[in-house]
Order: sequence, then structure tokens, then C-alpha cells
Amino acid sequence: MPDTPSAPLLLGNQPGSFPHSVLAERHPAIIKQVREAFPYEPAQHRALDELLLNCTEGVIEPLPADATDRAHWEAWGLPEYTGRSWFDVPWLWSESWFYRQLLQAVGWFGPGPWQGIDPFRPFKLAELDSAETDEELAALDDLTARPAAEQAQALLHGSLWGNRADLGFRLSAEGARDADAAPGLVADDSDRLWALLDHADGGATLCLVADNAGRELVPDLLLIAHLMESGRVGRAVLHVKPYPYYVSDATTADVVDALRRLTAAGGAAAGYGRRLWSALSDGRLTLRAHPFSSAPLPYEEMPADLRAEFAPATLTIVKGDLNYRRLVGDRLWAPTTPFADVTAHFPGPVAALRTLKSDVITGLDAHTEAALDAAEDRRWRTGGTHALIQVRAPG
Ligand SMILES: O=P(O)(O)OC[C@@]1(O)O[C@H](CO)[C@@H](O)[C@@H]1O
Repeated sequence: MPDTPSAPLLLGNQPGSFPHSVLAERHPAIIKQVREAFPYEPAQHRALDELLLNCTEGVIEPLPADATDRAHWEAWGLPEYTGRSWFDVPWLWSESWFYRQLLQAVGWFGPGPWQGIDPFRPFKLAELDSAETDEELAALDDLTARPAAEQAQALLHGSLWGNRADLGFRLSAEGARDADAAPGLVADDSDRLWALLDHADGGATLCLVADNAGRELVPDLLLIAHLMESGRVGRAVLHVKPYPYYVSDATTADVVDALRRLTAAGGAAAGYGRRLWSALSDGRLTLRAHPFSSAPLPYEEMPADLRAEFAPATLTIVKGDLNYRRLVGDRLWAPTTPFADVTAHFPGPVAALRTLKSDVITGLDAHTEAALDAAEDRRWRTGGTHALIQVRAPG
């Protein structure tokens, strides 16, 4: 990383800190919510009881010899962390381990009748079916009459602020309240984002690394559709998670649900849905669910095959808070640390679209940081009321 000193890794072992509250409070709340949403059988209830105890008071345990993802986890640090408290290993690692262990407890990995049953699906579907989603889709009818530049900016912001729709985040008291501070962009490189796509003469390839399903994925898909229709993007690759993760992260099944929701909505929304459907059918839009997409590691450590997929893209848009943590490194950076420095490892032009829901932040100017601290103490970092668009294009 060019001349940038590193910063402390985030761990969950400081009582009173945000990472600690996620491990000590949010994870138990997620277990409760999942348990109540399904008619699980006794073995699953026992496994959830064990997970509850293990994740709050126990230590990281090895995986059974026949676990299909064992080789991945061994390469991702499991041997090093086995025997340590969940609170004493990197926070990113603990959180990812939690979702993996939750899936194990409910039988996702199989074999058996519960194999592949997404424990978060009821919450995702409720959001997709909500009145708020209806309103957002109906608003598209007016938008299509506006000039193309206005549509593009509105859909970019729809995708950006859609990131507030994170079901895990809403489980914490702070995230549950509606924003009282005026939402604001703390960094806005959108001109650079458009310039990158405009200079590709319609032949741009866009990778979009998705975050949440439902009310975030729908505007992500609309943005992709608009960029294709306006000729800015010729080909798009949508990266989703290989399995349910961080409650609402999008999987292939969620993309299908979102497209069905669009096509059934009528009006302009249905048109977008049909065009995305054809783009998938004819290969202009492709889906990827790489195992590393739910790895407990920063993108700096991505494997060569994934690196080779991002490298030729005109632009990769990385959505959301968790992906931001993985992009810049899950560290307590000084907020003025240059975004270009901490993303220099990324193989190609990259843009982060994210609402701020964790302590990790880079790329602010000193004036913005001081103004935010003065107005809100540290709450601006985790409250989800602020957002950023940051871009690094290798010179
Ligand atoms: O990636 P997303 O959906 O924007 O946010 C994920 C999130 O809710 O989960 C983590 C805590 O569990 C935080 O990084 C962040 O607040």
C-alpha cells in the first residue's frame, strides 16, 4: 500500500464498542429471530442453543472432517483461530464464521430435508412485498419521462441509499430508529464514476458486487438496466453471495425473486424487469457467486481467479458497508487516509457506494471529519444516516 501506515484491525473485544455489541447482542438476536421464523425440528433447536452458547461464551471450534467448505475455511484462517474466543479474533472473521455456523445449525449444508432452505428468506420476502417497495417501483413511471442524466443520477442514488435497507442493521437499536439527522454524502466522486463509464464508448463492462437483497438489490438492478439501455454499459456482471449471509445479503435466489417482483409490478418497473431478464438470457448480464464473496477476509487477499475477473472491467461498483470494510481493510483507519491508497490493491477501477454503518472510514477531508465529529460525535460512523461515493481509477 503506497506509503500508508497500517491501522489497528477491528476486534470485538472492547465492551461498549460497536463490534462488541454485534457479537454480544446482534448475533443472539439473529438466532432468536431465525428460530421463531421457522418450524424447526428438535435437532435444529439443539444446534441453535449450542451456537448461542458458543458464539457468546465459547471458542472457535474446528469443522467436522466431512464439511464441504472445510478446505476453504482452513485456508481462510481457521487453524490459527481455533480455540480462541470469538471476541479475540478479527471482527470480520468472527461475523463471517457466525453466519457459516448458523447455516450449519439449521441444516443448510445438508444432506437432509432442510438443505438449501434460506433461514433469512421470510424477512427478505417481507421486505420485497412491502408497501415501500411498491412506492419505489411506482416512482419509476415518472422517472422515465426525465432527461437521461437525471435518471442516471436518481438511480445511482437509489442504489446508494438502498444500502440502508439492511435487515441485520435494523436489529440493533441504533439502526432501528429513523434517521433524525439530515442524510448527507460525506464524499461524492460521482463525476469520476460517470467519466469512467462515458469514456468506454458504450463498450463498458460493469461489475457490481451486490450487498443486500430486496430494497437494495432492486435499485441495483434498475441501475444496471438503465446503464445498459442508455448505452453506457455493454456488459454487466453481478456478484452475489454463494450462500445466505449477514441476514439480507443477496444470493442468486434473491435475484430471481427481485426480477419476478419487477416483472409483476406493471408500469415502467415491469419493462426494466423484462429487459434484465433478456439480458440474462442473452449473456449481456451474468451472475457470479464466487466462494470468496462470503470469505472472512479483505479483498486484498482475493484469489487469482477472482482478481482476473475484476481486472478487465471498466468499473467495479462495490456496494454496502461490509464490502467497504473488505475493500479498504477492516481497520480503524484515520478518516483522512486516502481511499486511493487503501484500494491500490484492487485490480482495476473501483467505486464504493455505501451508507456508513461501521467504524471503518477512509478518504474524508479533514474539514468534513471535523464537522461530522462536532455535530454528532462518533454516531455518524455507524448510524446509517450518511453515505459516500468514492472512486479510484488507476492513473
Ligand atoms: O454490508 P451492509 O449490509 O451495508 O451492512 C452490514 C452491517 O450491518 O453489518 C455489520 C455489522 O454486523 C456492519 O458492518 C454493517 O453495519
